[in-house]
Amino acid sequence: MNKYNIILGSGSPRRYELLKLLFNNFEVKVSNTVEKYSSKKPENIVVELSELKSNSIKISNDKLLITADTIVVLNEKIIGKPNNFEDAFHMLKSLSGKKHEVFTGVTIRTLNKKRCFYEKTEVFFNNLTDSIIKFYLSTYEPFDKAGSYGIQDFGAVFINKIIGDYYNVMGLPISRLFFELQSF
Ligand SMILES: Cc1cn([C@H]2C[C@H](O)[C@@H](COP(=O)(O)OP(=O)(O)OP(=O)(O)O)O2)c(=O)[nH]c1=O
Repeated sequence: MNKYNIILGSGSPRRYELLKLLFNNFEVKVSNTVEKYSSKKPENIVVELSELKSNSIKISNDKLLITADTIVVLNEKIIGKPNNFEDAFHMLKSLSGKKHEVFTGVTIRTLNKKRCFYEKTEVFFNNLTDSIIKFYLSTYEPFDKAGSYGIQDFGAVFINKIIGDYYNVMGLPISRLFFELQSF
């Protein structure tokens, strides 16, 4: 792994922050691909989308590219990023008091090798009042986040417990990524 220069293929500030925990220096390249998928199961969707993002970014032979995709799933229904305040409000109302799952798919790729994997974290929400949801949305504006919440910001108060990797919810399962890179 050390013989490669790392590229993070993401415009997500959270992914940048998380990869900084593993590497001091890396490049960032944003993939502007349209997130279309044919898979049915969430674990396959996030892998397919992370691979789609990866394939849309050109790399030279000294580079190792890391891309990812995160979705929230409630009762087998995919909850992406909200379109607006109203959409975000209804998303959080639907997550209130229930368990949902967060899947993040990751693709690591060099010119002659590619590996994809995913991680799942179960997230249990407290019961949320309309006023706390409205306060959160108007103060933190989590409209760039799947599920309309950030576990890493005030959204933390919504969470009763998680089963699985915290960083996976934020957008990059860094522990799994580290060990996959070691054996890549
Ligand atoms: C559930 C959750 C998601 N998120 C964010 C992570 C991702 O940035 C975003 C999921 O959208 P993605 O489509 O996975 O990623 P992105 O569009 O932000 O960036 P890129 O495609 O360039 O990599 O939601 C949090 O920051 N905290 C959370 O708790």
